[in-house]
Amino acid sequence: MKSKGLLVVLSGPSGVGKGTVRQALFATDHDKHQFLYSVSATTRQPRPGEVDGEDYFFLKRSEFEQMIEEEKLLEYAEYVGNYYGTPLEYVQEMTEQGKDVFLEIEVQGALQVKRRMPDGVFIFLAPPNLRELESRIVNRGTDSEEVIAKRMQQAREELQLMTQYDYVVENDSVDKAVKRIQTILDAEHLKTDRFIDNIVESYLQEGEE
Ligand SMILES: Nc1ncnc2c1ncn2[C@@H]1O[C@H](COP(=O)(O)OP(=O)(O)OP(=O)(O)O)[C@@H](O)[C@H]1O
Ligand SMILES: Nc1nc2c(ncn2[C@@H]2O[C@H](COP(=O)(O)O)[C@@H](O)[C@H]2O)c(=O)[nH]1
Repeated sequence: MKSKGLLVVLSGPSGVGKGTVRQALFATDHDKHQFLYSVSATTRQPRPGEVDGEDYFFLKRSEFEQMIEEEKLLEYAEYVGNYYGTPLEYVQEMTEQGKDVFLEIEVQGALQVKRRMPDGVFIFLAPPNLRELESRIVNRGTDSEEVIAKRMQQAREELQLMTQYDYVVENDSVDKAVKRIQTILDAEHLKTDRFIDNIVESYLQEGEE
């Protein structure tokens, strides 16, 4: 049984649509599953329109390395030449308060979290095929040809690790992927202490009536 808030980790190769699916999920689902999004730290340069503290905490390499040194990260990984990591304090505090937290991270980091917090729900978002994955990254228009090639190389390795996740969800369409994730989250919520305590309480009350 789980006593804290639920930790949901959505992972998968760059460009598969994690951010798009997460935003659609949060937009359609906020009354039901009230997830808090954990903002990651990174040493990557901001893309046009990205806001510090909302999309990422944009840090210098030395600042990121200080966070590693001070053990302030739940997980971190070096991905295509930059650091990415999840600030530990936010996840710890929120889940301890019984709140559900949502991480959107790459595969090396997700597997570190799985080792540290095995009660989390680990979902791998998979592309329909590699050609479609590449065309999504290219059409997004945020990365150079060289970076796209590195991300695709990384994707080939990441796809081999999908069996280590609790669930694999294909992102063939955003609506379908959101519905699949909602079904998973509905089922996972039924396993939480919070739900079980409420249901047991209501059975006990019925017995007294
Ligand atoms: N089901 C889908 N069908 C077609 N295009 C999609 C689908 N899902 C996402 N996309 C598009 O693919 C591109 C990449 O999506 P997104 O940025 O959400 O991926 P990501 O996995 O969050 O990437 P990264 O890990 O690099 O941040 C975007 O242009 C998005 O609009
Ligand atoms: N291990 C972690 N990976 C993270 C984190 N935040 C984001 N990411 C992933 O990095 C890649 C590249 O992201 P991009 O914004 O440069 O396209 C992508 O797969 C992200 O999901 C994190 O905290 N830890």
